[in-house]
Amino acid sequence: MSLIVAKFGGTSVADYAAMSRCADIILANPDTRVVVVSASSGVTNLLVELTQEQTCDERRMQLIKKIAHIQYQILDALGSPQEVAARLDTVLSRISSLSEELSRNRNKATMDELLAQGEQCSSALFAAVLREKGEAASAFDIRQVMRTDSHFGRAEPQIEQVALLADEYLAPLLSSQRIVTQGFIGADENGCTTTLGRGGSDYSAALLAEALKATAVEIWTDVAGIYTTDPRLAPKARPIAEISFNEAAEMATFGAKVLHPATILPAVRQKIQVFVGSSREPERGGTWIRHQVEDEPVYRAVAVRRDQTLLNLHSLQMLHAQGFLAETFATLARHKISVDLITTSEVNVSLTLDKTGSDSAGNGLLSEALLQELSQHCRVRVEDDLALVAIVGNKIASTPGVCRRVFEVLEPHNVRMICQGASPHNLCVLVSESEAAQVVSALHKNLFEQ
Ligand SMILES: Nc1ncnc2c1ncn2[C@@H]1O[C@H](COP(=O)(O)OP(=O)(O)O)[C@@H](O)[C@H]1O
Ligand SMILES: N[C@@H](CC(=O)OP(=O)(O)O)C(=O)O
Repeated sequence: MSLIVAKFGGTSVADYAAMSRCADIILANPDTRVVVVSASSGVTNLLVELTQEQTCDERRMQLIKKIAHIQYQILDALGSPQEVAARLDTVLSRISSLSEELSRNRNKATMDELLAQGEQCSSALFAAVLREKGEAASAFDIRQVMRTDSHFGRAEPQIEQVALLADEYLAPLLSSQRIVTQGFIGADENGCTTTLGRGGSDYSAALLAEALKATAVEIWTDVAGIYTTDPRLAPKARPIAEISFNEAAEMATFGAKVLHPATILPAVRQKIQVFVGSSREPERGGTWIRHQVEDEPVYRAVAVRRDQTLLNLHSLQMLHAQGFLAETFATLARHKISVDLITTSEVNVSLTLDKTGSDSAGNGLLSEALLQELSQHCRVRVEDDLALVAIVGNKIASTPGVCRRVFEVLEPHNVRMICQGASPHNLCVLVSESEAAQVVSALHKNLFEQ
């Protein structure tokens, strides 16, 4: 039996008109049984602000009002069905009490509980939009199924548990109705709400597809697929019809916001194909991400990831010695930091860390405790305001002329760090944040617009 899991991002569920368009996409395919939604556009940002320490009482009231306004507008357009209105009232008063609780006692568990409320609203409203169109549909609380560890703000799903719970609680519902559920959120073994990190709804959809052995995952967003670069940076960027799992994973990892980096993992594990398309213009088609593709060009796309931090570690102990890197990585691992790029010399190691990979509430990665620990065995220098630009493609490391072409374009810019060769699928350069847009546009012009 074919089963499709469709995910709709924030802009796709921003208001009633957007939700209604998405509902039509779902209704056009009887195999789309599971619908994963993000919070309505802007709501998670408002909730993040509510979790911040510096937010005063007056601002908290304003933020709650703004969230209520976005959600009640959708409810009004639906004709305010009683059960949905009651649900929304409950969620909004929960937002209010959780934010009050946080202002007295800041803790990560309450933050996640608060951040999860955006998806509670959108899923209840979206299920009602489907019902309004005459379809059997209900909202399902994914916390029954999406079991994670207790790393609040950036929880790790427990894949086997998720599969067992999906089989027990979710699968039996699918034959009689469409299920609308929340992306981004889960619960630990104690039932405490967790979040998977910003942008995590794509990952939720792929995890559910894996758990339910679905045939495909559809990611419906505000662009008609994955483009050769972010169309906001290069107006001549073109949609890519078909791309391999490897290339898509590199693109997501290196910042193509259209896909959360972890999304591809479950799809790769189970060879589930992923479609990315525009919920505003579904007729334009989109991108298929597949295990095998016909065309594997050297240059596929340019991605950019902002908010990079470079950590420079200097130690004379490194000279002709062993174990320095092991010690450094053990320290980073204890602080749950994953390193992206790395270059070394005799007495220096440079590592890039991704601040966009901070937790759902936007807490940074580089804690004082970590810096102090590292300082015990080396001199630490931190550089901020950097961006990672990645050329993604195939056989990059074994195709002559790639570097010449890329560095010709980069000539007027200061390249802070270069990484190439570990993967055949990318060549990365670290540049200053202020030059990133220019670098992307120049690379795109040279590699894709000639
Ligand atoms: N290579 C790319 N192809 C398409 N979109 C991209 C790419 N890189 C970045 N983007 C950006 O990703 C955005 C969609 O991601 P996002 O805003 O997270 O969507 P959603 O809210 O639907 O999850 C697009 O509007 C686009 O500007
Ligand atoms: N609402 C969450 C989860 C998410 O994935 O959103 P979106 O699909 O709009 O990127 C966030 O803003 O991070």
